[in-house]
Amino acid sequence: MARYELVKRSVALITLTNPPVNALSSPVRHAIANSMERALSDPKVRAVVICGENGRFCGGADIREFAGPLRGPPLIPVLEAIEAGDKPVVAAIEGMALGGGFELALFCHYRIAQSKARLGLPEVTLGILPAAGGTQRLPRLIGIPAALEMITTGRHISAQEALKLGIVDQVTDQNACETALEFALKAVGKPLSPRRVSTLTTPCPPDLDALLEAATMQVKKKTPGVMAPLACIQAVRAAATMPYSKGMKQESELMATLFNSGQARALQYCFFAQRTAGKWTLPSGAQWNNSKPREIRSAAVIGLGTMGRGIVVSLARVGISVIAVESEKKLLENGRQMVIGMLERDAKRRGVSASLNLLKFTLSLQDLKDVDLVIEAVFEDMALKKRVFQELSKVCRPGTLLCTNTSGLDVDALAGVTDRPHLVAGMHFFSPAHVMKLLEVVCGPRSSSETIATAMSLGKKMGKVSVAVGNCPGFVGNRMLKPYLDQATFLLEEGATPEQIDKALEDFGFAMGVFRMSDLAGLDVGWRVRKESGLTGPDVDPKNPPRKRQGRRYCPIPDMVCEQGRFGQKTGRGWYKYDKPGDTNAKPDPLIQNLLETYRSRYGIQPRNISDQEIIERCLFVLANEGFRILEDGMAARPEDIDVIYLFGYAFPRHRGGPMFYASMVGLERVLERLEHYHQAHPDVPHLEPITMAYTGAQKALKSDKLDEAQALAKSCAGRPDFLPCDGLSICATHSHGKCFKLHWCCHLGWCHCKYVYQPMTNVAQLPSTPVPAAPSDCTDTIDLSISLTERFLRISPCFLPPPCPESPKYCNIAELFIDDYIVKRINGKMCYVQRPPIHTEAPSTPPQINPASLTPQKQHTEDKQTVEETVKGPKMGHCSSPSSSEDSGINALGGHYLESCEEESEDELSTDGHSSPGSLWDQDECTLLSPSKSIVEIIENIETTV
Ligand SMILES: CCCCCCC[C@H](O)CC(=O)SCCNC(=O)CCNC(=O)[C@H](O)C(C)(C)COP(=O)([O-])OP(=O)([O-])OC[C@H]1O[C@@H](n2cnc3c(N)ncnc32)[C@H](O)[C@@H]1OP(=O)([O-])[O-]
Repeated sequence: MARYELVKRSVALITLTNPPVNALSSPVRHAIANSMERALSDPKVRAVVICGENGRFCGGADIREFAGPLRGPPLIPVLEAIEAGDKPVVAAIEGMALGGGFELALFCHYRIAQSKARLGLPEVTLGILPAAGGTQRLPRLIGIPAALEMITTGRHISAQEALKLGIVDQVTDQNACETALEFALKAVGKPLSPRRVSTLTTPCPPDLDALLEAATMQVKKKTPGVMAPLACIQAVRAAATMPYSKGMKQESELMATLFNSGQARALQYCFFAQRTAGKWTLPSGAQWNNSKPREIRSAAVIGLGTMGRGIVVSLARVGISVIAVESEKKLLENGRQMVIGMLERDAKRRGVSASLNLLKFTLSLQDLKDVDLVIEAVFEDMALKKRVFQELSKVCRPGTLLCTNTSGLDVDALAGVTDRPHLVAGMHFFSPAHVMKLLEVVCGPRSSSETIATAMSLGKKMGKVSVAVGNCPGFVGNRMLKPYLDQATFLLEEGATPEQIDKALEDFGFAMGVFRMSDLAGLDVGWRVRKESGLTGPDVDPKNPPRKRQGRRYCPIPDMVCEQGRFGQKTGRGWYKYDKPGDTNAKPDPLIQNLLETYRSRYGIQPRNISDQEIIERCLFVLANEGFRILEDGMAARPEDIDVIYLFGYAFPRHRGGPMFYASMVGLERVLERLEHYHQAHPDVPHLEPITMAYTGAQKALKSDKLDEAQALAKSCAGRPDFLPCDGLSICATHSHGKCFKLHWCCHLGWCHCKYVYQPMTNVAQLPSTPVPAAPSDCTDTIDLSISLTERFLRISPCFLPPPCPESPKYCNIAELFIDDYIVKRINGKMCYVQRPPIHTEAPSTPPQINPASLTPQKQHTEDKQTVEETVKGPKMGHCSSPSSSEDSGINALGGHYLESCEEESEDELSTDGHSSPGSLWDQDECTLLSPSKSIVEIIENIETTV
């Protein structure tokens, strides 16, 4: 995992060897530690160079390791040994130094970068922060503003920018390793102290508070509801205001909070899902690694509308020559000018020259006879598309691939009119095609594996995230969109307003709610499609009952809006009103309110109050439900593919992971139960009928099934005498911010259901402690805590306070927030472990077993030096006898106490059998008892604005 060589007789060369990106996995950390020890102890070695094999320095911590228990040496002590050594260590950066890889370089005394290298701290995109000192070292090296920008955005910078900022000492066009070896020899004998970043003082701007406040506002606006960038700002503040060691502690605590959050899980899932999507597979068994793509040098695009123009630009800017075809001279000229303008602007932005020489514009399909691939992007009309494909079949040479950009028509029907159905596939771009990253590659039943491989590889070349999907109406993305949009309009009928629905979705994390988004996209397109399919307009059968089509519920409100000429932003009126056509500032429109009221009274609909929870559940569960149908129909290979489509094509909030991941986090059982509930209330909406796969098959299909595992275990534990119901107190990131509480079985397994998401919880043993109040003299091991536990959790960001002295009481009752039979145990010097004693017992007669060693001062000392990984994973608790403590289960299972928001429904969601635990206190809804006090709420609000 790392090679050690002595070169030039006096330089130790340590090469990381962990393909493909030399991630800092456990064996790599081991190897670095051993190699450094060897280098530092060998008198022949005068300097050290660290580089990465295959021209890649290091891609950071091994993200796959985050899912399991920590193995191998923690990273920070390994890196600290590099900085502390008395021989100069030079990082030779080729390819990339990202995340932990960049942090490794920051622990070296010098950094040399190859001119093509990229550097950055992308942790924030994974829902965490640079926790191997990155938040403390980078500000010391380059100052707060630049560090803040890099850390909160995760942006990769070039070697040249790194040099300008003072991150690297030299940039070379030659081999970085060779240059670093020379550099290292010259560094021998020079003082190392000034090169140790930890000893530097952070240059602190006078307006620090204003700067951080502005950064906070900016990230809140850009990524509302996302925790990691806010935590990054807090960590950077620590770099400016605290000594290095305290700042490192702060970084570690913030990491501990983020690390176990649902957001981090979701974002890390997105990282891998995106890569999994490229590994396509067809029902025939053909797949990405056994099918060879053709090389595409030339292409043609038919139709220069918005989509066609974007596709031309996407092809030309990656060096593919393109023939663009239109049917009329005026349209062709118009399209030509627009494409050239787009390419020129794009080239300017990227600092390259526009590849205009690759373009040809024509009115004749005859010019396409020699191209490698054609993408048809004409009007969404099957008859027209068929004519184009028939013509292409005659004109193009036999091997030319024929692709369609249809957004939902039958690709096989088009293949059927050609002489080469095996060479026909869908390439469904999203608008604007040169900007949007998603490409659905539609595999018809007759598409060959070579055709799919070629379309997928072309997508990748164009910088798209390509997902292979089956051939069904709407494919995957648009097929799922219909039930989602339907639910939104049904909710309007029932009493909601566009503003309310949009707000609920935006609070969930969507950048725009469904109605604002529709106004942006234009309402007329959907109206035309509905008219063409006979759902509205003169072709509707007059015998049709109102608000029904083909026996199903139909909401005509969108048609009524369009009938008034309200097509969205472009007409200055849609679901909202705008100051003028083209304006983007949506304002609620009383006319829409009137329209809704008139509509409801015409149909005798009694409007009701609709909760945000119902909006989220109906809109999003129905989305996932359709996703499961798609999986069952074989139109998508994996839930990850569906999620990637929604993340990149429909702006599903990334920190929620995508509709399928989100459903798995909520709990498929819960999703099923809610869908059943809504379907019973609306039996004429077939999309609400839960697909049984959502309950059974999905567990097979979803990789992220820990929750189901947790639920299953929780259920099996209920009532078992050997299961300690509350074997520890865990708390999730949301609840660490307060709200109010309800108990659930899932908490025993380290999962919390809150804000509609199951999140792994941080064991309180990993949370900061407050000092233990002095023990009353008449009580040896039990005291009342005067401070509420929740309040302590809310203070999650300050540093750990020093552990209490060993004489402090081991147990205490918490007076304020919790009902009186909770016990706080002291573990490793922290008052943090809660156990519920038997009913009517004030304190456990037999104290739970605590590893005595954990209470010794020595142990506390070691704890003091706890590394971030230890903090994150938490101490091992030998006493946890519940099945949940098994690491084999892969569950974050240090036991737990479940806390849930009062706003949510009170029934026990996890106990479908109706009894969560026999004689248990756990099935009570204790919201009233446990509602936070006003002062706590104030703290919550305070924290929510600062963390
Ligand atoms: C426990 C507490 C820890 C505390 C210490 C914290 C330390 C630190 O602050 C945290 C981190 O570093 S967080 C990390 C911060 N670092 C980042 O966020 C960087 C993440 N990585 C990237 O951005 C891109 O992969 C690169 C730009 C590195 C290469 O792009 P490219 O050339 O287009 O290649 P590609 O197609 O993208 O990947 C190829 C294969 O490599 C795989 N893989 C990649 N990185 C991995 C990793 N770190 N790990 C594992 N695997 C990783 C990838 O899945 C794929 O696998 P597959 O099985 O073949 O599918």
